[in-house]
Amino acid sequence: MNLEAIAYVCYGIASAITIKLILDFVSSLYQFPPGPWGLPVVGYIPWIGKDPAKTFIKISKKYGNIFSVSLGGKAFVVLNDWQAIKMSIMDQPQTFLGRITNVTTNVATERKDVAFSDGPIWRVHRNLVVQCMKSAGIGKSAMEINVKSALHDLIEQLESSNNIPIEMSSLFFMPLMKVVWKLVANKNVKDANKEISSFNDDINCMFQQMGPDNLYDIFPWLRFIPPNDSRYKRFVKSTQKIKTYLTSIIKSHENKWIEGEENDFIDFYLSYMKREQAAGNSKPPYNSDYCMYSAFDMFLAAIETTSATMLWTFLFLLRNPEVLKKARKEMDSVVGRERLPCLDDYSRLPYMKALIMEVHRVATVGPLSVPHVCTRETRIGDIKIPKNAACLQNIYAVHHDPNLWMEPSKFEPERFINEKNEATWPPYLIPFSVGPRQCIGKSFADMFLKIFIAGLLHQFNFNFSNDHPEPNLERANGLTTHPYPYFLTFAVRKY
Ligand code: HEM
Repeated sequence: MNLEAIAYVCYGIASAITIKLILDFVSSLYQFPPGPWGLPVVGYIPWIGKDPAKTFIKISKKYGNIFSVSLGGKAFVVLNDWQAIKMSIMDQPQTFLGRITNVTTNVATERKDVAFSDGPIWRVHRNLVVQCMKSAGIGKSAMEINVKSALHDLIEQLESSNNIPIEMSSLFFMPLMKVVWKLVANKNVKDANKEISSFNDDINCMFQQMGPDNLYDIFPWLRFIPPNDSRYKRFVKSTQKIKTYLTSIIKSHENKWIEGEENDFIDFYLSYMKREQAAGNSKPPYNSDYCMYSAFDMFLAAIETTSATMLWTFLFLLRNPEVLKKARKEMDSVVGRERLPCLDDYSRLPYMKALIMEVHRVATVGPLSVPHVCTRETRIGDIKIPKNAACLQNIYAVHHDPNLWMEPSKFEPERFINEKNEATWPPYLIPFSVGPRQCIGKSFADMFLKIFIAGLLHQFNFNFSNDHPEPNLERANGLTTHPYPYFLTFAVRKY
């Protein structure tokens, strides 16, 4: 083919894509709830800003709390307040169960995990994974022992830091990895391949890539554009690295597996799998690929979210010294100075409990949750939602809604304490989302946060480093939201 012919073909393809995008855009205007106009092809992307959840709050002032917004050629319905979320995801639990298919979720998990699959496979798979997590010890005293052991290691590390400023963003990676790895593969991180410590960068890379405004999902052809170290290519490399490692671990578990001697998540998964296979069912999710992707979910979902919550906690405490003082006073009077706090203490630590709830509320590390797809045409109140519409829950908006919270921008754990001095969790505090697809790692995160926050407050005074700029509370967004990197110094508490 000569150059002219190639140019015509390219021109034809580009025109066809543009026309399709314009038609999708126009048809979405009629089927979806009203929302702001965007441009053809790119939609509202030029105005989405660095913090889409906050932009959506502004849009809701004009269009109400259920509106749509086009990101690239795809329209999303935004559920911007508690009523909208309740009337959809909670009150119509069978309707909003789908997940979107896009480039990054396909590359990451091929939709063979729990978080990004849907339909009957998701249902069976989610039950299986929850069962395996419970059997492997999630929420049980064995896990508390593992969390405490990871805390001890971190305390030792900080004790020897001699007031040298510590860059916080990777501080909780290893402790979390130790707990996850023990649960998933019954391995101590020290014994594991060094490769594991490099997973931090890979997990970060994946999360930054997976926000709703990710350009590779909006314009999939971008992934074919050089350079070789484009964000997309780094994303593929990172996912591949973790998957290859997990596949080898599962293989070695399979080789050693003995019925009745299950020690970890992978063992329990293999046992279920082998039982089903023996009964003639080798369909998904009963094969080792699905086992690998469930383990992959735990790496992906547990570490970044829980670490971000820890990072916000320290930032909020330093910005609100009166809260830190109250929390310490309560802890010292209940626990004393002779031993570390434990999970049981929390029945007498209402302020500490409320403090963690307030971190979940103000930080909201999963501000737009994971998109849900509506599996049939429906209504939320009198607003029509078309079949296959992707819906974003604006959890950040719920957590900062002045109709639900007095002075929402204030960091004030007292708002959760009732007249009997008990910490109470209101139904519209939803950091883990709600409904049948809500987070399956809540009790893991809860245990880790309680033990680590209490333990570190109990053992250390900490402060911003004089040698580095003081951080502000600006939010860095991907699929999760975390603070920008900051440095702290730690000194052992003497009193
Ligand atoms: C502070 C920590 C965490 C937060 C704030 C959080 C938040 C969330 C949110 C908002 C969702 C989306 C739910 C939805 O689609 O409606 C989710 C899903 C999920 N989370 Fe978490 N999460 C945390 C920790 C964890 C941990 C520790 C694990 C695993 C051990 C985990 C595993 C998952 C999985 C597998 C899903 C997908 C559930 C499904 O699609 O059925 N998460 N999480």
